Amino acid sequence: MSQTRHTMPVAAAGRDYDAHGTMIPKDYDALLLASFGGPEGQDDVIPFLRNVTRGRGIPDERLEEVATHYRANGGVSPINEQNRALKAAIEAELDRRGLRLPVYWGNRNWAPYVPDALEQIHADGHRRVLTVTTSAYSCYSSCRQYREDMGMAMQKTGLEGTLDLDKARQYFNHPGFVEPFVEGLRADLASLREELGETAPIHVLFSTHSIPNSDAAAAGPRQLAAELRQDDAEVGEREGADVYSAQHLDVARHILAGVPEAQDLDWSLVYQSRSGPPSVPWLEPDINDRMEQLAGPDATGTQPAGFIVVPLGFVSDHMEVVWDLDTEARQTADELGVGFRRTPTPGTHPAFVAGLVDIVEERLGRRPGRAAVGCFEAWADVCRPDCCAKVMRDGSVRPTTSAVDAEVRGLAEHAAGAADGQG
Ligand SMILES: CC1=C(CCC(=O)O)c2cc3nc(cc4[nH]c(cc5[nH]c(cc1n2)c(C)c5CCC(=O)O)c(CCC(=O)O)c4C)C(CCC(=O)O)=C3C
Ligand SMILES: [Fe+2]
Repeated sequence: MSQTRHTMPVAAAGRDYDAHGTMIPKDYDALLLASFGGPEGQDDVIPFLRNVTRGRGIPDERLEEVATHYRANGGVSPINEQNRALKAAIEAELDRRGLRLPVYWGNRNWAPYVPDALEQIHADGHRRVLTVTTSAYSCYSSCRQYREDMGMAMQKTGLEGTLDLDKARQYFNHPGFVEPFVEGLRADLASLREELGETAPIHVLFSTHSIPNSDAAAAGPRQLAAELRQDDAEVGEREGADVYSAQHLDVARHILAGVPEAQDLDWSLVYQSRSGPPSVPWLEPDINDRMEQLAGPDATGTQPAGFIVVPLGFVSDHMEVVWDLDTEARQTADELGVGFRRTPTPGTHPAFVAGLVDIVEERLGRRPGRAAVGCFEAWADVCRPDCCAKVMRDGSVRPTTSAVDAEVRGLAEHAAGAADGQG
């Protein structure tokens, strides 16, 4: 099922977006590919991890533990090379469509940094920038934190009022993002059946990044998501209590629906890569715990003979994928004596690259309709002012690029009393 809205947005007084958060088209003159960033050598590892965890009280033991994942790979995260490849693929697709839009690259946590990219964009004479991130879903880490870093970069560079900096919508339910997972599940199911036999029970684990329960709550209750739908009849049947897990459940079901051979398989949504003190609750079940529960010595019922991990929470095969899945989860499977496959992430899959460029064309006003699969509508271009807000230790809420400042300040005052040291 694909849903599109056919009306063109009309700006309300003084705003360039409508009541759905759909922005009026603009003649953007540059694209910014914004990503997480990662170390490129052993000397970068600890400074990078300090950037990532700044102000969040992640204990040093945890930093050392995470450092070993990077150290084992020569201190290099695969993510930068993947972003260089994605940037080149987007440039080629823009070129193929005759769009003359230069692409810049800036990261939140490692060079090239977002503020430097903005300065370069400005120095090159561009003024209207559309940002596409390497993050597909709605939560603090994957949406608002990008908007905050963009807002802070505008302040830091003094480009506020000079550069127009917008962000493309979250694209978890864009067909171009979902398609590579459908292909991957189909291929890995065939190959695992070949290994284990046609009748062997196989369990599909849809895996995404765990986040603190409080972040999931801040992403909005699923009812908020329901408001954004054309048809919310299915919502009540879904387990996801928050927008973040509801989005993942919907994508999981859509991926399964795309693979006829997978219709009878059992499946779960699982979470990986949790960090922070054990006292803070994060989304569960952890992928390894779930595998144990299903195929370990205490398992009841039909035990899976193999797992297929579909890393639907991630855009490329970066460290969270190659370490936490290909190393740790695979090891869990080995210990349990069951088969294991991990499907590819979108990476530079042509459908994904084309999908991102489709979203750019929507924003340029060159492409009517806003493609989306599953039962959510295409996500808003402009988040609500308090969307995924995180109140910092000092009670402030950081500025973002796509929120109304006055309303954000109002939220900060409202929430100051409730600050729980999170953030
Ligand atoms: C939702 C989400 C995504 C998916 C969306 C997206 O893709 O954006 C994601 C991606 C990534 N997370 C990454 C790396 C890290 N995430 C950390 C820590 C955290 N992630 C969180 C959430 C997410 N993270 C959270 C709530 C924390 C704790 C609080 C904090 O510190 O913010 C830490 C600190 C150490 C630790 O505690 O593990 C590191 C090193 C890399 C780079 C990998 C590479 O280098 O190849 C990538 C793509
Ligand atoms: Fe992370």
